Amino acid sequence: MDSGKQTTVIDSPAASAAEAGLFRFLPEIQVIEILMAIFIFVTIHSLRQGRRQRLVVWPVVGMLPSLLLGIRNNMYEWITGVLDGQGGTFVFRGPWFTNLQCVVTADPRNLEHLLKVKFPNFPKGEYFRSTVCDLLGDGIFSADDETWRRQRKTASLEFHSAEFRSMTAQSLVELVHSRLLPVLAVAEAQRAPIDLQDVLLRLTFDNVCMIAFGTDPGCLRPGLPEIPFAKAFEDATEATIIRFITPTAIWKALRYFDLGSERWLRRSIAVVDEFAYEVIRTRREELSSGEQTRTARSDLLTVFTKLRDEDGTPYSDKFLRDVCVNLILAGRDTSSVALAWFFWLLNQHPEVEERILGEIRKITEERGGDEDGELVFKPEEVKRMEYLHAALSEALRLYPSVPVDHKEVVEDDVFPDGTVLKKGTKVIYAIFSMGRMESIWGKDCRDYKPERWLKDGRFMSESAYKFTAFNGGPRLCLGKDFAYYQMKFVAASILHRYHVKVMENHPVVPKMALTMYMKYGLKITLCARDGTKVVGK
Ligand code: HEM
Repeated sequence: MDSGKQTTVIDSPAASAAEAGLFRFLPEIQVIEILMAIFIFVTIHSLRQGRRQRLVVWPVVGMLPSLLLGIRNNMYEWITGVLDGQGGTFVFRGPWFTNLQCVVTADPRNLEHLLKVKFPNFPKGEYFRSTVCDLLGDGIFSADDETWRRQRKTASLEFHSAEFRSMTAQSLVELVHSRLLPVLAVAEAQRAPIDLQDVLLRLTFDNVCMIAFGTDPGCLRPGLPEIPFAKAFEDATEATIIRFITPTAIWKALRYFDLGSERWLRRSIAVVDEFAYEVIRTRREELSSGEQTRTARSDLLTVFTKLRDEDGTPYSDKFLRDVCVNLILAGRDTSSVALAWFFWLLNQHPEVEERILGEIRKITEERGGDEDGELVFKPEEVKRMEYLHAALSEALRLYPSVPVDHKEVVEDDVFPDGTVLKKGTKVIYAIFSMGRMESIWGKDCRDYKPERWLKDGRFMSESAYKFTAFNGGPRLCLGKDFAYYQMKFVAASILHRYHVKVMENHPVVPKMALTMYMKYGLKITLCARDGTKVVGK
């Protein structure tokens, strides 16, 4: 069904009746009654047909009313329902004269075409870049073509280097054992409920800042202080998202006059920039004074500061700022929200928790136990946690940290499922919906079953075009391996010491944002496991 067809239904009977001169012979009141009857008929017909296909296209406003209704309930479920009814792909028609028209797909064949086979034909695009430019500049997240390729190559070399792995593993041990576990120990001792999502967000923010800038902002310090840089970063991200749901001319006018969300954005970015440029300045000084040989840093800022561009000149402060800000955005909340959904699922599946504990117990027993409760998991032990790996992947399948993603079409194209794509079309790929499609995962697609990832007890990965939580093709998430390591280390360190109980009647629903936060956080209480002495108690 499309808006064109419905408009014709509304227009044509009235128009032809008028042409036949029928209205000239009817009293005005009857004309109004006839028009009302036609309107009611068309509305009921649209709603009936729409309910069947989960798609109603209204004249002028297109599918906007259904979308707004969907947003009020759960937009991701609404999209999933529509995709189910439409065989995996549909064209979203927004109101006339807006830029809200796009193709939405959850078909793995289309995903492979989009992310790998025809990769150059589906960049992030100018619309995305111009919307996020103030916060992200030319960083890896928003860039395309050569600017993206250059950053990807350097960052990729760094992410796979031994120094980087050891730096990230070390900083994680420090954060978990001297910050996270003491915070949890206090909450347990006081029997006080805490928002686990907030605590995890603080942990990954500190962690990714150490990776990007080589500095620790201290969000997870005792008392959980509000850190201006972290707060400004969060505000800047939220204010940027508002641009996506505001007509371009309006947000540009707000920016010009420095009003509303644009004023908020400008002020937040100023705080982010102040922090970033100060770190860059001190790092340049440190490097030029030769101090780096003593500190041997391997954070991304240090790596890029030492590099030269193709003309042999050092990168500008602005470019270094963009590199770091983009990395922070990429790694700041993706693993923490995934962990929050994982702990919530565990709460409903004690049998899964039991199996994870069995796996951890086996590792601790091989070490000869954990007498003092201070056990720190070693990288090779984390690697051996295959069931935990499966349980986290299963949580990401059902609650992917990035629920929808998008691309723009450069040249006319056709998807493998036959959908025609015109140049300039926006394509949304519905990662959340893909995890809930019977056609992809079978009849039990909505069940939480880590076993579906295991073969003979070993974790088996899935095609990136079927399990798209980490994207796929040349823009596959650069932090995927690190994210798994981080999530497994944190989950095992908590589960080894505590049973995490979600508070009764605590509402758990996704927030409509670029990342799949829990709207009201995750309120939990902790119960120390028998036989483990708890750090900081
Ligand atoms: C559970 C955790 C994570 C998930 C589910 C995840 C998912 C994703 C997704 C879907 C993208 C593609 C985004 C897009 O192009 O629009 C992406 C890109 C990226 N991710 Fe992750 N991510 C996670 C953790 C991390 C971490 C911890 C880091 C870094 C420390 C990281 C670094 C990156 C980078 C640099 C990119 C950009 C890659 C490119 O465009 O070439 N990610 N990630």
